[in-house]
Amino acid sequence: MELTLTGVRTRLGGRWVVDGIDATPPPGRLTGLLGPNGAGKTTLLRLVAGLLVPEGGAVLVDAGADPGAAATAPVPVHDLPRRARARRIALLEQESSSTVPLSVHDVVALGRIPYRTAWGADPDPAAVTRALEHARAAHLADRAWSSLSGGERQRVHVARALAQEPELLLLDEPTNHLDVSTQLSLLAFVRDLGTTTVAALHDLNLAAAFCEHVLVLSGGRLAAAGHPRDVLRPALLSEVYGVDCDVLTHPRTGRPVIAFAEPASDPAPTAPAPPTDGAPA
Ligand SMILES: Nc1ncnc2c1ncn2[C@@H]1O[C@H](COP(=O)(O)OP(=O)(O)OP(=O)(O)O)[C@@H](O)[C@H]1O
Repeated sequence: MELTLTGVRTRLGGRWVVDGIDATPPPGRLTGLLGPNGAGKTTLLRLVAGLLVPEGGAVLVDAGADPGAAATAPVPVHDLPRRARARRIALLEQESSSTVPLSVHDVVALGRIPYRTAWGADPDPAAVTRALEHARAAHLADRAWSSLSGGERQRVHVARALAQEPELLLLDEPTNHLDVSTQLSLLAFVRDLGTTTVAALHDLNLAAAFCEHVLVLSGGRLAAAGHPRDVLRPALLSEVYGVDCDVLTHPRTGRPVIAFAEPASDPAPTAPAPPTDGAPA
């Protein structure tokens, strides 16, 4: 899906938390949405998903192959008919603590709702199994959702988004709770999907390793955008995150690897006074 953000801004609680974002994530590729806590990543993902309507600017997507669409020019995402939007865009939000009495298979099948016929049938029921396999969650299919661990739930959330078979995949911290092997396989899988994907990530090394493009937010504004190799430089990371780091080159992939330095420590505590009661020191 073609996605363009022009001057997108919105307020929450009377404050501009997304403030004039211009961006064009490359179609069919994985874009990392980076930035410190509170930078506006989740809010921007909700704007791109059409769940929030921007107060200024626009989130534009191509009109799609919908035969009912008269125009071929890009359209504001929130103007897409609800069902078309649900088929074309999937948003994986940060983990919810829901305790719904559903099986894992049923939770993933929720992603198929936009495709169901008037009689409630899914024209491609195998999509659920495929999505569970891709998210490495097939072995959980018959488990009760409420009995899963944090990492297992995250895999099932990912499977639900994949079952939607969207043209635009929006992932809010998709690697949360996942072990390192599952983090790597998930991002490799998403990168190779060929679907336009925007993923909010806190792990800068994962972003550096897997993203084709990164958008770095700071205080609701776009601090930098481009290929990780061009963007994830020590000066930018110091400015945005306040960290001291070196950026090395991965010996096998040529991708950036960020090596963080310890923050400057407080003055060393004064040494304890020597014992005065004759006890051995
Ligand atoms: N409903 C709300 N009302 C008021 N302020 C809000 C609301 N939701 C979010 N905010 C504020 O908007 C700012 C951006 O929040 P957002 O969740 O988009 O940041 P984020 O980059 O996703 O953060 P994190 O990395 O911590 O998840 C924060 O300062 C947050 O406190």
